[in-house]
Amino acid sequence: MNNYTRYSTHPNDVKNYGTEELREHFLIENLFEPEQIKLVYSLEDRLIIGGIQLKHKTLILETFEQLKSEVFLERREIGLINVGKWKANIMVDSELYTLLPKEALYIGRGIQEVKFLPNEEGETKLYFNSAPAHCSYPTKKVTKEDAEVVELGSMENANKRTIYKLLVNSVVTTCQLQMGMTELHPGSVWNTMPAHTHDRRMEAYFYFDLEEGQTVCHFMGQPQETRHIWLQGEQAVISPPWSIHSGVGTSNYTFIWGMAGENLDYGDMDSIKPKDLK
Ligand SMILES: O=C(O)C(=O)C[C@H](O)C(=O)CO
Ligand SMILES: [Zn+2]
Repeated sequence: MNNYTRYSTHPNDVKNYGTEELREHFLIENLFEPEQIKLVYSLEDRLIIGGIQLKHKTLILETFEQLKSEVFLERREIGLINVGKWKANIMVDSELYTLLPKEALYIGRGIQEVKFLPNEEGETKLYFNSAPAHCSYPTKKVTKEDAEVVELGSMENANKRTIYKLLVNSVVTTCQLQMGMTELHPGSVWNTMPAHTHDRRMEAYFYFDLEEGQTVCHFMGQPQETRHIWLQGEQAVISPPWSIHSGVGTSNYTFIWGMAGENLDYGDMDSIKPKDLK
């Protein structure tokens, strides 16, 4: 396992960040490495953001120094989404779960061992978020059919997209983790526009399904003091609670959003009119 810490930031400091500092504090460039579990421990609501890639080896989700725990899920819950092209086999204690591409798995606090097993189809790639948990809820697999689905935007505004609320409180019981996936329709490039903030929750975005050679520009910052970060497919970005999180691609793409914090209310957002952004 490979892990790094990211500290939380003050909006007044972030105003003075140049490109390099913005990327250093918020962008997560290399989440995937063959036969490895990589993760970033963010001090924004202590969300862990990680990637798992394997083809031949069995990988175990192990605890690490910062957690000071016997096992990874001693005081945590985790949500995993298959972002690869093939199925993913996950052993949760002694129960085997198989996720097809874009399916999700919630695993609650107290599980002793989570193992990722190679499969005959091809390489496994999973993205995950993990948050501190105050109690234990059952493990649950969630497919796109099980999700709460919301259609947003229009072709005219280049923001037509389908939101799959996968690991949210209407679908699965969690302590604070909420995760889902948004697919931009062909020809649409803007996500989360009109933009919003939610001071009660931080958020992390993971962009994928981006055609070779295309790119995404992610917008962050306070609504009247925005900044941007250019990123490639399979990269993630941390959004503090005070920040907008929106993006525009040079083509359509899919992204995973994950949140942790004060409440489980997806609709609790302070919306910002596009004309008020600065
Ligand atoms: O495209 C969107 O709009 C989103 O997917 C928004 C995220 O779900 C979000 O920011 C939730 O707070
Ligand atoms: Zn949001």
